[in-house]
Amino acid sequence: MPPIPKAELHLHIEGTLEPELAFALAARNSVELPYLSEAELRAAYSFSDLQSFLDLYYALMAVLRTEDDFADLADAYLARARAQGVRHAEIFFDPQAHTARGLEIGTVIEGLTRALDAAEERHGISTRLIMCFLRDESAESALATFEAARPYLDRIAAVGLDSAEVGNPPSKFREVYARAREAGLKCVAHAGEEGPPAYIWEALDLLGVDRVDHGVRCMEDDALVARLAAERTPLTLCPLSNVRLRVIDKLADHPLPAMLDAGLLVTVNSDDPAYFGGYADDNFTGVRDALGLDDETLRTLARNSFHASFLDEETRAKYLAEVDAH
Ligand SMILES: Nc1ncnc2[nH]cnc12
Ligand SMILES: [Zn+2]
Repeated sequence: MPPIPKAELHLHIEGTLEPELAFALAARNSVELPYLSEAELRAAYSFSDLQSFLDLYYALMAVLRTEDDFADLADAYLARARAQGVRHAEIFFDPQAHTARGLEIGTVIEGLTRALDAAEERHGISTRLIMCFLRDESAESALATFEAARPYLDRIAAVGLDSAEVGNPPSKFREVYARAREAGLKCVAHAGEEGPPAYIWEALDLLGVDRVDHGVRCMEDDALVARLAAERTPLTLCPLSNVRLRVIDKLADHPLPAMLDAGLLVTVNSDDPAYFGGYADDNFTGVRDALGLDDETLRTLARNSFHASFLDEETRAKYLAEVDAH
């Protein structure tokens, strides 16, 4: 049976950098990596929390230098995603992680959009691009990044917020989100991964987000769960990521079933699949096996992914029919 059709809504393109491609790009760009082999690099993928992952994630980005590098990275992801049943992908990128290394934001956006523009024809996947601000950088840096991206806003569907969560609440980014909304962009934000439920409230009330990325810690706050359920605010869960970053101990402990029972519009996604041991369908089969989810629940999760997407209604209906026919 082929994998169920699904949308991937929480995917950092830099988190799809597999060791093989990292070494190939390092050679192409004469960048020296502090690892002797792909196996040695993979052995370093043992994380104690979000920060320990981010340290390696940002370090490895040194191999990404040219438009071609970003195009190759995105194309490699899209090929893997299609093999996992992904029909639509809304893809994060972290411009500040690249401009801080001296790259032009245009190099990043042109490279990524070259691969994304070809995705429908090459891989049968529709795409959107989501520009994330690094929340451990300043509000001024986020604003400057948004202004640098203005010439490219026709390629960008939404803004997002990622990186080290605790101590960097959504309230810090009120102004840049207001500017993004004014420019007609959708808004999402990581909230309630390591940070408290209060950060989810802030993302809703102060940033006006259309979706919450992760949001697992909403389960600590009944009033928040009631609000998210009543407003049908989507949550983009990343189960394998949660285990690797020790947000939960093991997949069998994941609150996903309780979240469904609470009426939340939850979706299953892969976050940084090269680092966390699985792409989109690996996350689906992971929760199916660990939590004993039946076929109807998996279909609900697949349908949710399209309902929670930023697709136009006609394309959404086409994909939902594919789920029903699966
Ligand atoms: N899981 C995650 N949380 C916050 N920032 C990230 N950047 C890449 N992956 C992330
Ligand atoms: Zn993420």
